[in-house]
Amino acid sequence: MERKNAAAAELQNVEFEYEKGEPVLRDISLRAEKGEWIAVVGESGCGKSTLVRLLNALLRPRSGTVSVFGEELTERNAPLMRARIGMVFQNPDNQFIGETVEEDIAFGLEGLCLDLAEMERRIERYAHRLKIEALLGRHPGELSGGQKQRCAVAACLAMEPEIVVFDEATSMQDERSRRELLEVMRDMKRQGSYTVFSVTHDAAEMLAADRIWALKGGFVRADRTPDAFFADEELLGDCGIELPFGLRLERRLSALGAAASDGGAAETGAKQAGEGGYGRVRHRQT
Ligand SMILES: Nc1ncnc2c1ncn2[C@@H]1O[C@H](COP(=O)(O)OP(=O)(O)OP(=O)(O)O)[C@@H](O)[C@H]1O
Repeated sequence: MERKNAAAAELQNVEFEYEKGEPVLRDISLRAEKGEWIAVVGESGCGKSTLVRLLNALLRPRSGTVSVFGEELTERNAPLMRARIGMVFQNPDNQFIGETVEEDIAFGLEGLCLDLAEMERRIERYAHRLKIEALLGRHPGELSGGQKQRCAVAACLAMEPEIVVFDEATSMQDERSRRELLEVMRDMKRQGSYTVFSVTHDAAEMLAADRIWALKGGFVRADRTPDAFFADEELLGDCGIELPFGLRLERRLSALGAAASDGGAAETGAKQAGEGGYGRVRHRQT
């Protein structure tokens, strides 16, 4: 039975390697509480996607343990636990199976052995939530990138998972689609019924999270709130993240003492943060 105070997900001393040789993840110990939104960040190749794939047993650690809702993931319980964890990937094209969007959502639901009325209710509910009602009869291949990603999210949420992992789900989207998807994520957060992991290079996504797990070279470099994360310039440098323009401007103004006398400009920076106006984080060239 699930322990009352069990973490949504917990990794203890996890080591992972794809092939014998260099470990990709080393001595990872992290814990996410139920209802939290965790942004997983770090330079390309540092192990972010590998880490989230361990959470739904797509990969198994070489040593250490991965537990979900207090249960250690094993080969035996993996299929059952996987049903509680939804994944949305970078490229929605790889996720479609159905000939129409509706069929695609229904296909996932068939595996849950729901009756027809419940399947229809869920399709209607999540199509409405993701604003894709008008797309249900369309072939997924005909849709724009943003529309495809909304359909992929609807198919994932219709399974009613308790944990949702967005693995760079906003990265191939244009600015408008990115903002729309971020709003969906914020809405999920407000509902409080999901634990969310988002692997991201997007500053707005990092700022909207409850906590940031930063990896460097396969190690945990930091586990901080977004405020504490973006306040530490050495840490940002270590993770190859440049301070987004809006925050840089705000800090410069503040350093000049302008924040107090010119509330307007400082306010603009803060407002941009709320609206996701900082855009993508630029990683330093190494
Ligand atoms: N299937 C695989 N087989 C062998 N090596 C892999 C495999 N997948 C990833 N790797 C390697 O493992 C390391 C971590 O990859 P991972 O995809 O987890 O990084 P990431 O931080 O998500 O990168 P990005 O931000 O570029 O997506 C990289 O060196 C990568 O080349």
